[in-house]
Amino acid sequence: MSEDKKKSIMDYDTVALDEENHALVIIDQTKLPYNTEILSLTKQEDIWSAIYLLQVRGAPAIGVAAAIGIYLAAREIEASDFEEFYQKFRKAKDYLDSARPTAVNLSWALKRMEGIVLDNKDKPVAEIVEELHKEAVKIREEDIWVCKTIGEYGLTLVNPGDGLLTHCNAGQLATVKYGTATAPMYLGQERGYHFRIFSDETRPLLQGARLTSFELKESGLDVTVICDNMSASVMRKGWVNAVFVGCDRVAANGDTANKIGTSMVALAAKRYGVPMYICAPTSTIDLNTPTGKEIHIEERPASEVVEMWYEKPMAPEGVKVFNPAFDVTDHDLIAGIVTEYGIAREPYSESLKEIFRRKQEALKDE
Ligand SMILES: CSC[C@@H](O)[C@@H](O)C(=O)COP(=O)(O)O
Repeated sequence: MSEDKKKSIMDYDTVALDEENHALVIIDQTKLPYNTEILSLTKQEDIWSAIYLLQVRGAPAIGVAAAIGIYLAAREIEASDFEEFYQKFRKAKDYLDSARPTAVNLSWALKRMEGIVLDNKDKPVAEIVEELHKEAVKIREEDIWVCKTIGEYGLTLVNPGDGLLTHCNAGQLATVKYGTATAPMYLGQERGYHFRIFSDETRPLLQGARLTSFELKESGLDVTVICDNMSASVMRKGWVNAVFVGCDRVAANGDTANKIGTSMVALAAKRYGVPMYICAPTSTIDLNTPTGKEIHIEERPASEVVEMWYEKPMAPEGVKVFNPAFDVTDHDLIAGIVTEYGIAREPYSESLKEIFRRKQEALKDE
């Protein structure tokens, strides 16, 4: 890149491993869109806080950060035998796993890393750590293929010139590249589809306004920010042909947890006949959770609703505040769940199992 060309947000890695300095490198997303600050994290407490404070956020990016984080923790473990190593590894894993409860990618990535430890238990600790290194890099690399493939499937659901609506940020900033809900948008742009995108601002943390509209605009897409209470209105006007959103956990029956406000969008979409698609890497589908009722919804501090982003508190001091970070969209409001192994449709209790059968077949052939 020439020195005088300003670096775009899309030129930075959302989440990466700095091999030389043994650090997790992230863009501090709490500072966007005004400041692009890169954080280089080596301590477990800092990695935990980065996930908790949403400096790195979005289900897939959290999973990648956790994989790199636990590899870095394993490097530091001093142990005279496997048992001691494994005990300390488990402690570090449980600690990172406690940073956020809803996005299943966090525990998915940590469990996958634990599997590597157990599969290599007969090797010396240094070799187990090297296997963890390789797996963390693999999880990160896989995410690029997964998102691109979701984009390809997603693109089959829309037409050039369509109006698309999205909620929160399921973009490149939530993954390694392409995003999930934004992947069809980016691939469509490469192929001249000229989509018109509506990005819900997504209160209270404004991921849609601060992050989605930022990355789409920087990439040259036609994007319009709307307040969360405007999505029904733009649908009613006929400006939206499809809704694409990401997710934090899909239950076995298709009920889907995503950013608070998603279920409201789904209800409006159903009313106005707009298909709503959930873009879900299989790492976000949790067949061990039967329905949305069993999904643990994270509650966050009141200050995020009444203070953050405002010069003065915007509600009376001491007023009660309810701040769930996610909600559950009932499966019957969802037109399809777009994964890297195809598009699942109702009945999801069957079609999601079929997606995992395809995944197993594909992994066997590798
Ligand atoms: C591809 S990201 C999918 C979801 O994680 C995303 O839609 C979302 O809800 C993110 O919530 P956040 O609280 O910003 O981590």
